[in-house]
Amino acid sequence: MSYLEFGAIPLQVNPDLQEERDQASFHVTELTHIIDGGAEKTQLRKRLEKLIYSDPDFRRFPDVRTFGTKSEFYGASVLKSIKLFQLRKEHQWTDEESDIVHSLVDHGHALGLHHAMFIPALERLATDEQKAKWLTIAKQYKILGTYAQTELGHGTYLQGLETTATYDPGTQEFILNTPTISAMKWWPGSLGKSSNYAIVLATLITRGKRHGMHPFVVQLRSLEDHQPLPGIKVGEIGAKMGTLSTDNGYLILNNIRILRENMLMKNAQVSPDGTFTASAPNQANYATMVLLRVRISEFAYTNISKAVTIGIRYSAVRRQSKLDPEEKEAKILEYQTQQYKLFPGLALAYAILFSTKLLKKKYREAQTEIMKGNLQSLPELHCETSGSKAFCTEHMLKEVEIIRQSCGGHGYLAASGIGMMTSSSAPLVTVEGENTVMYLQVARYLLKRFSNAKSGEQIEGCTSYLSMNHAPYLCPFLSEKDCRNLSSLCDVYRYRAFIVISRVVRTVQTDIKDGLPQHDAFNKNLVHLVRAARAHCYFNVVKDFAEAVKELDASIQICTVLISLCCFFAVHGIVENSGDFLQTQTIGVEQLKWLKNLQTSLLAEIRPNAVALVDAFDYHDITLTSALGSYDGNAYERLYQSTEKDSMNSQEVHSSYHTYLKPFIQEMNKAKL
Ligand SMILES: CCCCCCCCCCCCCCCCC/C=C/C(=O)SCCNC(=O)CCNC(=O)[C@H](O)C(C)(C)COP(=O)(O)OP(=O)(O)OC[C@H]1O[C@@H](n2cnc3c(N)ncnc32)[C@H](O)[C@@H]1OP(=O)(O)O
Ligand SMILES: Cc1cc2nc3c(=O)[nH]c(=O)nc-3n(C[C@H](O)[C@H](O)[C@H](O)COP(=O)(O)OP(=O)(O)OC[C@H]3O[C@@H](n4cnc5c(N)ncnc54)[C@H](O)[C@@H]3O)c2cc1C
Repeated sequence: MSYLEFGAIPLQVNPDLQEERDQASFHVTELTHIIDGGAEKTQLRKRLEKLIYSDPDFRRFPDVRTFGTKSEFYGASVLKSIKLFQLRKEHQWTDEESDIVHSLVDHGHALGLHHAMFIPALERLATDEQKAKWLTIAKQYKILGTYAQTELGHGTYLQGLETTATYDPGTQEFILNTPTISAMKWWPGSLGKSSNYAIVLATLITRGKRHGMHPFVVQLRSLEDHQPLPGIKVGEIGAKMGTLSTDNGYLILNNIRILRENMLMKNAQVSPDGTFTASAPNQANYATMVLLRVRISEFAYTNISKAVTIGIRYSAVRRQSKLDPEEKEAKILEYQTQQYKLFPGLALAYAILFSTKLLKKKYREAQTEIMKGNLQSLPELHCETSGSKAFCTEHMLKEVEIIRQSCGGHGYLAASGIGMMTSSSAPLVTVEGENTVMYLQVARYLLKRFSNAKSGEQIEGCTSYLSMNHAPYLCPFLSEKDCRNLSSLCDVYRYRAFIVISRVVRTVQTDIKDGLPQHDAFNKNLVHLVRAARAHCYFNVVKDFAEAVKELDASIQICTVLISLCCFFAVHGIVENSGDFLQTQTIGVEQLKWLKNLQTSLLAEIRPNAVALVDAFDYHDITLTSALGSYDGNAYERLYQSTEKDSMNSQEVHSSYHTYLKPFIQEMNKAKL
């Protein structure tokens, strides 16, 4: 074959990958059904996949992302939004169907915030009357909106937001203003160029008094020509590390008058004469963020499962160096160190999958009550969603980067798909509540629950272990074999969390007793508080994974492989955080030795099913958009083929040659002569 023909992609699956599939101990489809939530859900996903990928534009979008300019990509991203909205309308997709489609078509699209936040905010923060007005036209795409909360000066501290909405009883209008440079809205997605409406979060002022952050529906651009309305300055904030599909924007409001009815009044009301009444705590207005924290946890699953699919498939077809000098070069997946790079991400994907399935169920139940006005479950829900968002995105980002490195040099190419995943995953630790801040919210809840438990209250929910009558702790691992027991592993995590939490509570209390003001005592212990929150979240994820596996209605083969994976997830977490486990004496040095041995034994145990475990995620090649991780494993041919798509290769000689290089070469050659 001449080198010019190398680009042809073989019709058959790479034999190295086929070999992996042949040795799987379980039926991949059975596991795919579990992941999707049932065979009928898999069928639904496949149906939607077929519909979407029969459209040439949807097949083309990933290439524009990889090889296009920022502006081309934004244009394609607007087209993607429009197509998705049209399809949603035409097929009357439910939210579930729409979510499936979004998980297929590379989440970002220009108007993504319309369904991600604008509509959810209207659903959660508007009165029924307001919903009839705004939600109806938002769902018909007559208006296209976003969620504008963060300002240049404040993202985390919502009480510090400076945008004002001052009520004028004379005209029964609110006047919205951006009083300082730090008050301008900065970051909201879909704001820069795409949306014509926004829910603007502003400090409400009525009768001369400030009443905290409230939501207001504001029209930003003309529905005729998309020009910003008078008094509104809006634009794109500039180039970012990734997430290029979204036009994150800035917004300056100069005496913008909106009707009194444009304040979303489910939780607080301003009457025509300017009287303020609150029917719910101010934190009820944070409801949209709570939802997004659940969805971002799910998104962490999407990212880590895609990344590890690429990493493991590529490692099964890439051969480098010899293990046995008498044999041919080994698949890099054979190296224990490579497994050590990939399998923590694999186990994490399944851990997040099962844990977020449970979180979503709890969210739905709590949200139903909240919508009826029963806010009792809100603090627990806030703790669980904040903790999940922080834990899932923190671990996902760490593992995605390790997996990228596991692909060697080719992992750095855009065509690998994985480099972009690192940059698009990066903001998830910041958006919707920066992770440290989220962990500190968890810690705040833990402290409260701990003192409730101390005063004899029976604690329910995710912190129920704080009120357990803790008998003297005995490490359940009496031999290496015991370390495989999922219940024992959960016990070890539970005690670690309990001890870390109780220690930080004691330290904070002692500092306060010694005369430190409460806020100083807190700040002196913030690092330990985050540690306590992390220990709590780790325990919950391990427990969720272990319980899901225990309750699984599946073949023995699937149960066996998932038990190994869950065991690996828990053991790996102890080894990685062994300082904490040793210091809390939840394990001893002998147990750590066993756990380290078990960790490497489990690598070998998982190895034969590694490809099948990622195949079960069942990503379509277009969804994956990776030359390294495609289903057929023909990585080199796909990499070479991808070079054709690069505009640099559209001409043999680049125009810069004529402008710069040619005169230089001529000059140099002249000088030589
Ligand atoms: C593009 C997608 C297409 C659509 C398809 C759908 C697919 C979706 C997949 C998702 C993919 C992800 C895409 C990425 C999109 C990113 C978009 C990003 C959006 C944003 O970032 S929006 C802005 C987010 N901003 C924040 O999160 C701000 C963080 N700050 C806060 O939340 C709070 O300020 C705070 C929690 C840090 C502090 O709160 P507060 O000021 O009130 O002060 P306190 O700490 O004193 O708290 C007082 C008490 O209130 C409780 N509390 C706090 N928050 C809540 C809450 N949310 N719910 C309930 N209770 C809450 C505290 O615990 C305190 O209670 P206590 O009893 O007094 O202790
Ligand atoms: C890609 C992207 C998309 C976004 N989309 C939107 C959107 O659609 N709508 C919107 O309104 N916003 C959006 N945002 C903004 C986002 O919500 C904020 O960036 C986020 O909430 C963090 O706030 P911050 O940037 O002010 O960080 P900061 O709070 O300034 O954080 C900086 C550092 O300070 C630390 N810190 C801050 N406060 C505390 C504290 N109390 N205790 C301890 N440490 C603290 C943090 O841990 C962090 O290390 C987006 C941001 C990005 C990057």
